[in-house]
Amino acid sequence: MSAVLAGNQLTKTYGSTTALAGVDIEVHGRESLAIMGPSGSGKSTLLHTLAGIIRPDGGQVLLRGERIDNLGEERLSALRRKRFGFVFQFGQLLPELPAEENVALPLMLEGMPRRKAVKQARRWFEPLGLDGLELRRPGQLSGGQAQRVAIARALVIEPDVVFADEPTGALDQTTGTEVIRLLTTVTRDQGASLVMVTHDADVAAHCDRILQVRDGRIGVHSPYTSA
Ligand SMILES: Nc1ncnc2c1ncn2[C@@H]1O[C@H](COP(=O)(O)OP(=O)(O)OP(=O)(O)O)[C@@H](O)[C@H]1O
Repeated sequence: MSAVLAGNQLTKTYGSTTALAGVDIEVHGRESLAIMGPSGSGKSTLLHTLAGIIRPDGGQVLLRGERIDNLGEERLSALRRKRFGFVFQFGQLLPELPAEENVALPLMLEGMPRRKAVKQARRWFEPLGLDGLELRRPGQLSGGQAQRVAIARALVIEPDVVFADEPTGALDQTTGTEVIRLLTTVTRDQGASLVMVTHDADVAAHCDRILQVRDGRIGVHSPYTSA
C-alpha cells in the first residue's frame, strides 16, 4: 500500500532544542493515525511539518509521492487549502458567521460563489449530527457542536488528509468521545486520512494506529500502548 503522506528523516531544531531528530512516518489512505507522547516531545512540530506549516531543516515531506516541503510559499499555501483539512483545539470558527458559512468558507476562499458553497456546506450537517444548526453562530453552539462544525469545515473541500491537534482538548469526556467517533468515521467515509495529536489514550484508541513520539523520534508503534 503506498503512502498518501510520508515524512522521511525529518529534522527540526529551534536554537539548541531538537524538536524532530530524524522522523520517518507514513500515512496510508483512509487510515487514522494518533500521535502521542510527553509534552515537548515534538508532536505538534511533527504534525505541522507534515501539514506544510513548518518547514523541516532536513528530510522530505511527500504527498502522494510528490515532494511538498520545498514548494514556494504560495504553492504550499494553495496546496494546504486544497488538499488538507485542519481541526484544532478551539477558537477556529469565525464568531460573526453562521455555522453554514463557517463550513462554506474554504470553498469560498477557492473562489466558489457563496450560494453554491453554502449549499455544498449544508450536506455535511446531517452526517455530523448538526441538522437544524446551520444558522447558529458559534457563540450559540455547545463546545462539541462547534467542534463538529470545525470538522465539517475541514472536510468540505474533500481533502486528502485531515490534521487534528488535540481536537477534544477543550471537551468533557463524553462529548470528546462523540466528537472523535464522528471525526474518525466521517473522515474515513469521505476517503481522507487522519493525523491527530492527542494526550488522551482513550481518544487515540479510536484511531487505526498510534505512534509514540519521544525526544523528537518515533518510538513504539502500537494500537494498545498509551503515552
Ligand atoms: N517556535 C518555537 N520556538 C522555539 N522552540 C520551539 C518552538 N516550537 C516548539 N519548540 C520546542 O520544540 C520542542 C517540541 O515542541 P512541540 O510543540 O512539537 O512538542 P509537543 O510534543 O507538541 O508538546 P505539547 O504536548 O506540550 O504540546 C519543545 O522543546 C518546544 O519547546
